Amino acid sequence: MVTTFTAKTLRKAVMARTLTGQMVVPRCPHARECGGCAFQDRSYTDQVTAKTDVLRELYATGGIAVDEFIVIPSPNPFAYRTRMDYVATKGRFGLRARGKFNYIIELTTCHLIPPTAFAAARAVWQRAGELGIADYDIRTHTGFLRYIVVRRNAMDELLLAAVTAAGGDEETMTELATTALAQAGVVGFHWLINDTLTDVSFGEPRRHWGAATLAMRIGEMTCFIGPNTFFQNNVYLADRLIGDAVAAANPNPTMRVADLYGGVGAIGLHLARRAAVVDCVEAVAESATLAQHNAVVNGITNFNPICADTLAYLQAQPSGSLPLIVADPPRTGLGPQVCKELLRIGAQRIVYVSCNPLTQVSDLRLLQAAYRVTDLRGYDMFPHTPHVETIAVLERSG
Ligand SMILES: C[S@@+](CC[C@H](N)C(=O)[O-])C[C@H]1O[C@@H](n2cnc3c(N)ncnc32)[C@H](O)[C@@H]1O
Repeated sequence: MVTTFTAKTLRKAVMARTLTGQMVVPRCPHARECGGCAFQDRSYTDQVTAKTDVLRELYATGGIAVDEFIVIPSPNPFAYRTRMDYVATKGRFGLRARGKFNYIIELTTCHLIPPTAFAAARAVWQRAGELGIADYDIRTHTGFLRYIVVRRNAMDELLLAAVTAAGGDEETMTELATTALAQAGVVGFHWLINDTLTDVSFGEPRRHWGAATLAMRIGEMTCFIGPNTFFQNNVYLADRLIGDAVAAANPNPTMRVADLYGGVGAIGLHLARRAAVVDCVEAVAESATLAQHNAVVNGITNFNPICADTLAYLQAQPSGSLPLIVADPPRTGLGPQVCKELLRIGAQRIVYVSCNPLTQVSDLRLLQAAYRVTDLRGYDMFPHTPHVETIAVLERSG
């Protein structure tokens, strides 16, 4: 059976099912128009039930049979994000309007991060205005300040970044940094350049003031992240997700393990505590460098950060050389070529962490040629949105 869902219909199905849930008064005054939250006006329990029902159907119609599928709720559905990206455009600071990509809702508050974190980001944007730093116009591609990015840890320490077009004056940016560093909890401030027409909130580091990185405590480890590096985006559920992935992988001290799409090592460092050696494969140099740093900081010596494309890494591995593989790809999933290499290598167990159930279903269908899915569950890393994180555990059959 082939799943009938597309990205659009899956999103619509989650929305439609959630909207049958019990209505509640949204906490945020912007909730009805802001694209940051899709259904703050429905009870959180009903949001999780809706996601569980739709994902259960997605996997079943995709031919992925599991006895049970549950979604673990976020312990707190508010102020959960470890990263927020606020747009600065045409005198407004906020997030995209629901369904209107080019219109930014001016936010006076945001309940996805703690009030102090939002206040710090907004204060930086306001100060930029006072300093004569022009906002960027996302329609005409003119202006300078594009985004204020907030990275935040469980202790509410903050690493802020201003993403700008090219140019700019170092002295003025230093004044902006002074304001940023004066905000509660701010440990560092980055200036990142994105001079492309692509509207992304990442950029080439130009300079930073204060700390360059933010310490994220995860499980038994401390992982330092930078302004552009990935980190699991729910401060309350990240420990559980990583802990469950490592427990499902269950390495032993004789095993060589691959942690594919490894980021700054959040999963791989935990695996290394229990395995013989872990290859942490990460394409982005900033993340791979921090993974190396994190290994040193945590006293882990059997951990190899490899800055490479996952496919190229796998193509270089002999068949049978990796008994255990953990993979945590971006939304695009593994894809047919990586799945083909995984089938060739033939690990006994694969633990597949996904932020896109749709691509995960396609990949699992390919991997089922030699694997059976023994466990599958969801994690509501993004309350009030249609997104769900999942972990699938695959055992080689035969
Ligand atoms: C969803 S994140 C997972 C990171 C990490 N496992 C964690 O839990 O923090 C995906 C990571 O894969 C990296 N990545 C994306 N495409 C890649 C590729 N083709 N090969 C290797 N790494 C890739 C991204 O830079 C990102 O750090």
